[in-house]
Amino acid sequence: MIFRDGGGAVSEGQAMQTRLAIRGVEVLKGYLGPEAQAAMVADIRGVAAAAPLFSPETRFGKKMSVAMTSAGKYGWYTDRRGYRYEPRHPSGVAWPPIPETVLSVWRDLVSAERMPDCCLVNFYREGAKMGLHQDRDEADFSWPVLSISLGDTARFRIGAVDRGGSTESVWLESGDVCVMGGEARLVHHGIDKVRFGSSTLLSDGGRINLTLRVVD
Ligand SMILES: O=C(O)CCC(=O)C(=O)O
Ligand SMILES: [Fe+2]
Repeated sequence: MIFRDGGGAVSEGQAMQTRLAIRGVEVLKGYLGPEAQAAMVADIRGVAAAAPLFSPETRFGKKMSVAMTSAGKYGWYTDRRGYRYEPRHPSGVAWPPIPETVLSVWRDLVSAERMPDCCLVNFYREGAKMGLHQDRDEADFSWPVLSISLGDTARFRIGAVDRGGSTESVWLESGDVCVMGGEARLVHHGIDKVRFGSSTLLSDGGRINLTLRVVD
């Protein structure tokens, strides 16, 4: 594990890092430095070229404001039939493999033996957001969910495992990584808003979130 608490000396090429815990969700601020972020974006552009972004409908028939695609054995998908994992992109092609730059974050923070089955790619254009929800379409909640933020800053809201009640929020910036595991594996969470144009990582603005999960 290469994460280090903030304030200490960091070697060349590594970003300054701070660690927060909010409702059991670990937030590793500045985990990825600018070069690592740029390399990951290039890899994600490759994923989106092979498996184009689409905006699915929720099970209630409402089109999501976030555009998405996936890499890995499965892709996350939703339509009126409900939330689920699919072995193929809606066009029929297999999902491309999860890029090595992304897997290496999982290896360093979660496991070197068991790789994630899905890397969901969420793309937030201007005005896109994601309502409070739980990640619960997976078979084994003992594996954490790891999420990587790239591009524009977003307000991440975190509630409790049960519905309702108070929430807290944290601003996620480009290069931040969140780990939702243990007691926090099933907390409600969502993206309230994105400060469009706050980062220069993506030339046309927007935010990419990568969510890595073990599915089977
Ligand atoms: O965009 C984010 O940071 C959160 C994404 C998320 O919660 C999800 O895809 O399940
Ligand atoms: Fe989620």
